[in-house]
Amino acid sequence: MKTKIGIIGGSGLYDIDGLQGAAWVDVDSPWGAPSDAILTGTLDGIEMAFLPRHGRGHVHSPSTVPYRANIDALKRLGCTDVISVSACGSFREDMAPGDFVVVSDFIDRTFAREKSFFGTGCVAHVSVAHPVCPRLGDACETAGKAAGVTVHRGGTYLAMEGPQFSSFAESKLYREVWSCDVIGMTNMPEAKLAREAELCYASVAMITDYDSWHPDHGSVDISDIIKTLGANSNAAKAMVAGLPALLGAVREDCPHGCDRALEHAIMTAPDARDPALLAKLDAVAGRVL
Ligand SMILES: CSC[C@H]1O[C@H](OP(=O)(O)O)[C@H](O)[C@@H]1O
Ligand SMILES: Nc1ncnc2[nH]cnc12
Repeated sequence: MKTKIGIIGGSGLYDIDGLQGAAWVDVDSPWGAPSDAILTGTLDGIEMAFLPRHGRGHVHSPSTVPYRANIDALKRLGCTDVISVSACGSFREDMAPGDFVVVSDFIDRTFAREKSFFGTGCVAHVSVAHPVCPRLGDACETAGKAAGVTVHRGGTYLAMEGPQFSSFAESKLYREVWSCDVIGMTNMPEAKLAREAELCYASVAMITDYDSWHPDHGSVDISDIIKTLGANSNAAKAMVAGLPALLGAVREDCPHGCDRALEHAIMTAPDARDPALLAKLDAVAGRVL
């Protein structure tokens, strides 16, 4: 299979540099309109598709990002791999603003979002025990380091609903009791949906602040975050530029099985399935339907 790398850019990252044949294309999805058009082109001969999660101009809030349409649109475009780049707060002294964390796990505290492509008329249960693809994580770690960034390999990302930042008590709970490493508002349900769509997914969390637990940093201040976002997004662009050479033109079957997540996941009997829902699942689950 030919590699096609999807990038979802978070706060501060609304395009990527250096694409040959760059064009913003509108992708129709049965799950609604994606956050924006998708920037397509090639980098080092490999097809790329970049989607700004909040839309150009930062239109969508973390709760209203159309996560299902975004993942469906990337799958529909033929992406094999999806790398999410996000701003986040840090719960660790040694994970400082400007550093990148290649996320290894999530705690999902979001509650006001559609979290699955499946439902009444076609029920499926995929595993998200290991929600990110280590093969993609390796590439992000290597490309981030090559771009001169301090990269931490592994960390648990607390996904909160937002849009307000955490209280002091929440920040201490996530840090001291739940042992989370970083916090953001967008990687869930994105990671779950990518798994349902059989897309390899990795998340690079770019630290902008120490959330609100740190005695020397006080509460989260959006103006401080915005100052850090600029440098972080330049570093993210440099990291993205290194990914095609690392991932290569040919995408073998994922050794971790991300691309076969639906193999035994669908519970609904074939004759009990809802044809309208099946039609919407054409890109995401067509392989097994
Ligand atoms: C700009 S601060 C809060 C905002 O930033 C993060 O966005 P993203 O994950 O898309 O980079 C965070 O999750 C909030 O949405
Ligand atoms: N402290 C924080 N909490 C949630 N989302 C964030 N995005 C950037 N910093 C954040």
